[in-house]
Order: sequence, then C-alpha cells, then structure tokens
Amino acid sequence: MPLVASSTEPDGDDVLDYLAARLVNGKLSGRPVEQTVDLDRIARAVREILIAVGEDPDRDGLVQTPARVARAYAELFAGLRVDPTQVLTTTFEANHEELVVVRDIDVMSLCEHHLLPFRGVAHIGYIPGPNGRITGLSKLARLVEVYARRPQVQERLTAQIADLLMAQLDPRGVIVVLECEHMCMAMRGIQKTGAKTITSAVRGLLQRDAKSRAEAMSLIIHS
Ligand SMILES: Nc1nc2c(ncn2[C@@H]2O[C@H](COP(=O)(O)OP(=O)(O)OP(=O)(O)O)[C@@H](O)[C@H]2O)c(=O)[nH]1
Ligand SMILES: [Zn+2]
Repeated sequence: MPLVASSTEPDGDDVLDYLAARLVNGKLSGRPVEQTVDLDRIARAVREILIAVGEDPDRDGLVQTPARVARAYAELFAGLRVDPTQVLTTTFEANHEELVVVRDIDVMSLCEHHLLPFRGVAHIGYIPGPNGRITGLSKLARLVEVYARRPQVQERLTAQIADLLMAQLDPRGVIVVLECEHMCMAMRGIQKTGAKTITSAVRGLLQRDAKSRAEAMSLIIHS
C-alpha cells in the first residue's frame, strides 16, 4: 500500500479512507482532495524533528518511527477528511419533545497550539423540534469524534458540535458541555496536572429559557 495519499481520491481500501469512513458509519463523504493526509511528508518532518532534538533517526528503535507517527497522525486527524453533515443522516420519528441527554462521551483531541492531547468527556443534550424527530444516540458520539479528530481548541470543538446539531436536527434547543484536561498544561509549560477546562455551548430554547437550561445542566453536571 503506498504511504502517500495521492492527489486523486484514495482507493476504497486505502487506510485513510478506512479511518475516515469509520467515523461516518462506513460511508465516506466528499471533501476537498487537498485535505488528504500526506503520510510521506509527515514522516519526513518527524525524521527532521528527531534529528533536531539530537536523536539518531537511523538507530534501530527509531527507524520505523517517522512512518508510525505518520500513520498515527492519519488517525488522529481523520476528522479533517470527513464531512460532519454526513453523520446525522439517520433520524427517527419519535414524537418526543422532551430533553434528551447523553452524558460522559469520551473525548480525545489534540490542541492546535502544541499538538498535545486533551481528553475528557462531552455531555450533549437537545430538545427535539416540533417535528419530534430524534437522532440515533451513537450519532452524537460520532459527531464528537469527527470534530475531535482535528487540530482543535476546546471552545471551538464545543461550539461546532452544538451548531451542527442545531443546523441538521432542527431541535428546539441544544446544550453541549465539555470537561477536559490539557496535556500542554500538564506535561510542559506551567505543569499543572488535574486542571479541568469546562466549556459550554447553548443554543435555541436552552439559551433563551433559564428554567430549561437549569434542568439540562442539572442532568449534565452531577457528582
Ligand atoms: N482557550 C484555549 N486555550 C488553549 C487550548 N489548548 C491549549 N490552550 C492554550 O493555548 C495557549 C498558547 O499560548 P502561547 O503563549 O501562544 O504558547 P506557550 O508559550 O506555549 O504557552 P504556555 O502553555 O503558557 O507555556 C496556552 O495558554 C495553552 O494553555 C484550548 O483548547 N483553548
Ligand atoms: Zn496546547
């Protein structure tokens, strides 16, 4: 299998297509070709980094490292290859007009400033629209994955999830809360472990109506 994602769309069995397709129920969506991950280029850059930090990239333990890191980045940034609007294509008629909350969805992403991980949980709540349509619960977790597998800041990740839900599900309201620890604050720099960053994005009725928002928050934030 060639390591470089070519300038044409990769073949169906290409590893990068496979990773992207996994995020969207096995289906691939159209996205600009220039967003393909160039594995050879990443590998060359990693080799340069190893040399720059004073390592010998040709020693036994490191010889495969540039190619490994390239494959790892292909996974970690697979969300760049996915059109998030393809995630919520399955909705159901349920005539449910009350709050739906999915708590504690695992989140792992890379901060765009240091390319170091931040991880934690996402809580997503929405009140279905007048049409009463709901989405499959797993689709909420898939949406988190698509946006998390990109260079991110926690605030944008939170807002992107909320905005896509509003645009596609047409609900009465949406609330998204993320609680994450950033390795760039723990492993380097200020070196504070355990600090949690909490971000929220509230839209529609949940933004306008304090009582509804408080009810949603009480379901989301509990010890
Ligand atoms: N708002 C926000 N900031 C983030 C996120 N991830 C990392 N950061 C911060 O991005 C900032 C980048 O600050 P800079 O001063 O440009 O970089 P730096 O010198 O490496 O900063 P220090 O981490 O303070 O050493 C840091 O304060 C990080 O804590 C995020 O998701 N949201
Ligand atoms: Zn960072």
